[in-house]
Amino acid sequence: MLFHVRMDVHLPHDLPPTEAAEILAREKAYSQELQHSGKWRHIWRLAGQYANYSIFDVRDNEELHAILSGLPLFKFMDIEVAPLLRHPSSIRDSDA
Ligand SMILES: O=C(O)C[C@H]1C=CC(=O)O1
Repeated sequence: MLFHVRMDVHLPHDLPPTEAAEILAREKAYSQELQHSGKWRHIWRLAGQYANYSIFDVRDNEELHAILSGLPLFKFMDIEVAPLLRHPSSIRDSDA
């Protein structure tokens, strides 16, 4: 199943820089591992915002929830999820 996900990050201003750097490094590794696996299909930065639009390709809602709640930045994020399905007017043969 495909999901469109928006993540807005709100790092606390008083988070010690070393702690922030450690969380961001873990976040990057976690994200890149899921991108290599094909589950995190796309990630795009929203210009001018500490936010991204991502596309996930996962088995079901439960797997998406497990992935999102496992994000090292999860507690600092607002997340919006939209389930996707093929549009009947799409000219593409697949969603690849
Ligand atoms: O920077 C972000 O948008 C938040 C987060 C999502 C993946 C990642 O590496 O960081």
